[in-house]
Amino acid sequence: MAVCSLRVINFRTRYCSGESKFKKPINFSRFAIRFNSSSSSSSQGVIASTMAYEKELAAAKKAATLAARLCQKVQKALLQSDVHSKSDKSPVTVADYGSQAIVSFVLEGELPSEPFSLVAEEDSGDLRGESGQETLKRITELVNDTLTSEALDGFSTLTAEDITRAIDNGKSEGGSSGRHWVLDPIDGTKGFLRGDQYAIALALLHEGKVVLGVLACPNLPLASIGSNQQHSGNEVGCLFFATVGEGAYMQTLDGSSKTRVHVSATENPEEASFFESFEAAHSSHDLSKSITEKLGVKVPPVRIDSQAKYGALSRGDGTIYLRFPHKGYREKIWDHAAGCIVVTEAGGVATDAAGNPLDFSKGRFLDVASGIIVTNQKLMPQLLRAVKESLNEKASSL
Ligand SMILES: Nc1ncnc2c1ncn2[C@@H]1O[C@H](COP(=O)(O)O)[C@@H](OP(=O)(O)O)[C@H]1O
Ligand SMILES: [Mg+2]
Ligand SMILES: [Mg+2]
Ligand SMILES: [Mg+2]
Repeated sequence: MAVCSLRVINFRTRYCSGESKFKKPINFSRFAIRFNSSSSSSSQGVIASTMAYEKELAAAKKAATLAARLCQKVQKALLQSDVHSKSDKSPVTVADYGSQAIVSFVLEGELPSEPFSLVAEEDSGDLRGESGQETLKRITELVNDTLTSEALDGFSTLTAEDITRAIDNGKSEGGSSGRHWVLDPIDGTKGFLRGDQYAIALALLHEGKVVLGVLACPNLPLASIGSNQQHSGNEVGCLFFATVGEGAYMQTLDGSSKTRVHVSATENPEEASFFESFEAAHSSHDLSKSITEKLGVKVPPVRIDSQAKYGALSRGDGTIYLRFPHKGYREKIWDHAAGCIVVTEAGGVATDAAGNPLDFSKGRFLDVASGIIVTNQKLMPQLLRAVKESLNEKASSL
């Protein structure tokens, strides 16, 4: 049994001791409330140690929430000069880097007694050298402003070097042994740039399995966004989280009490609505049209960016999520790990297009057959049949 006790921890002691990678002492004078679990040994294995993830969950929620604050600040004042192009031509903003630095920094500081391994999307390569200096300066200011004003008042200002080091913590290869954090600092960067949906997606892998996930969705309405529902209220900002075997929950990003969420129980595809990427370049809209027509889905797709789709599905806004990247694209674990555990703990199933479970234990990539499909347990067999038929038709038309 875990014992919940209030413990006051001095950040200065915590962030400056042990294996901290920060050379500079960081003076946190603020106190944290932490849960102390008497069954916290990770050696007890994935199932027996459910309660052991309590402190990891608290740290993950804190990290994602602070990162979301930074992103909200940037999205409000988005300037063209804040957008950069990575070598693969995908947009990356100061917020992507700043969010990754904050999550890395907060996790490492909150969990000082654990070895820290982070598999994350961004790296500081483009920030080094003359051309990256202006951007790095802006990111450093943003991170410092966020940590000072939002939570960790009293800490020493981070240098640009602290920031690049925190970002580059994310170079881990992950894998099937030990613990690895998995981070997409902004999932749906294109949505973020448009002022639409995006998510800060953070998960924990333990022995190759996702055991914890947090999805911060700053622009997601608290009310349902499914195409079957009447939209009511315009409040936005959701935080989804799940721990293996413990269910999935949602609360507001500003910290309301949590509500347990469940996927839609719809068995009749005619009553189902479905989600897909806003960007046709990320997922074939033609293929999802063919599949949903076979199923008899009546309503048009809800197209939104990011793993907010998994969050919305986990609370029953829609029933199906389809993702069919174009040939040659390799999925990354940070694009699905957090969303996958949230939807699974809410009673859903996520598989590849052939019905295989998603395997997050193979490193940074997530190799899947043709695509990723998500729905409730009752609809999955029907959905798999429709997917198979549509894929066969597509193959024979080529
Ligand atoms: N050609 C492509 N096919 C499929 N996915 C792609 C893609 N190019 C980029 N992506 C991924 O799609 C993610 C966004 O998914 P969605 O379409 O659901 O919003 C991107 O995450 P980032 O925005 O974190 O880079 C990126 O990893
Ligand atoms: Mg990206
Ligand atoms: Mg992503
Ligand atoms: Mg991203």
